[in-house]
Amino acid sequence: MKIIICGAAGRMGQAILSVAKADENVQVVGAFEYDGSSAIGSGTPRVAPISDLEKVLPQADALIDFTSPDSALKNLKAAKKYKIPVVIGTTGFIDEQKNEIAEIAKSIPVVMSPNMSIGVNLLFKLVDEVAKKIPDYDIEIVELHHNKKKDAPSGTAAKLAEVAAKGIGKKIESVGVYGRHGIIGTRNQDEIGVMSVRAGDIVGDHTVYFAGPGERIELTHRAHSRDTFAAGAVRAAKWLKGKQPGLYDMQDVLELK
Ligand SMILES: NC(=O)C1=CN([C@@H]2O[C@H](COP(=O)(O)OP(=O)(O)OC[C@H]3O[C@@H](n4cnc5c(N)ncnc54)[C@H](O)[C@@H]3O)[C@@H](O)[C@H]2O)C=CC1
Ligand SMILES: O=C(O)C1=N[C@H](C(=O)O)C[C@H](O)C1
Repeated sequence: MKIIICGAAGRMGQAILSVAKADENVQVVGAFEYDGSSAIGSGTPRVAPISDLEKVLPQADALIDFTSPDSALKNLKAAKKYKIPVVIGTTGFIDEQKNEIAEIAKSIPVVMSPNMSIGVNLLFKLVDEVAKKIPDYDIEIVELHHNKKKDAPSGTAAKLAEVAAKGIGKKIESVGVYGRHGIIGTRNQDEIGVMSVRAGDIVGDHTVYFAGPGERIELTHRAHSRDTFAAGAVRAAKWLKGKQPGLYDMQDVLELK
């Protein structure tokens, strides 16, 4: 399996490179960074400028992207030109960009997930189940990440909120509350609070609270290492081989649906 990594010098890019190195069935044929990055020319394989992406795309079986929303979309468009399957781990897309990705996925197979870990993908299922069983309990989500993270809430927290809202028969657009401050009045029955903490080098924690009279359930996932996301991304790239065009997620890859 020949893969390309976009965002190769980043935290996730480095984790994927080390997972790929340890896997004899995976060969990294391209490691890319933005043009002008100080990482260009360093590392094994040598990091190349993203303007060279199209030179390598024809040799690849899959492209894995952990960059930024704008860059991920550009890289996806280049992959479409050469009909190369794509794994998108990048988070923070706005709705318009998500629609563009869905449109491109009609031509090539794409796995997109805000979280590539097995545990969080099980958590999505658990939250759906609990929300459906106790829809009148207050639902709150707290996510903790490192102080270098750019987007908030995390893509995972946004997805957890979407799943919980759907579980209680609501749309997250109508019930989501992102942070609270001041004399805001009492909590509305249906609102789903989403709170973001940014501190130190926390890899990624997510807790979903279901609170009712005299009790609460807390469902927590804690990532100990980025290797869990990296292994998931490489697994998704392998899974894409031979797949029909379409927009898939990690629940498809892990057969959790
Ligand atoms: N789906 C998942 O399981 C996970 C998703 N993420 C997401 O992945 C993304 C990246 O996270 P990190 O690695 O922590 O960030 P990072 O900032 O350490 O790495 C991103 C890298 O992409 C590079 N980059 C930016 N534009 C580029 C372009 N046009 N071409 C090539 N490289 C480019 C940057 O220079 C940087 O090295 C974020 O959106 C984050 O939320 C992070 C961890 C797990
Ligand atoms: O930026 C990160 O680090 C992470 N981002 C993902 C997200 O936004 O959900 C997943 C993970 O929690 C780490």
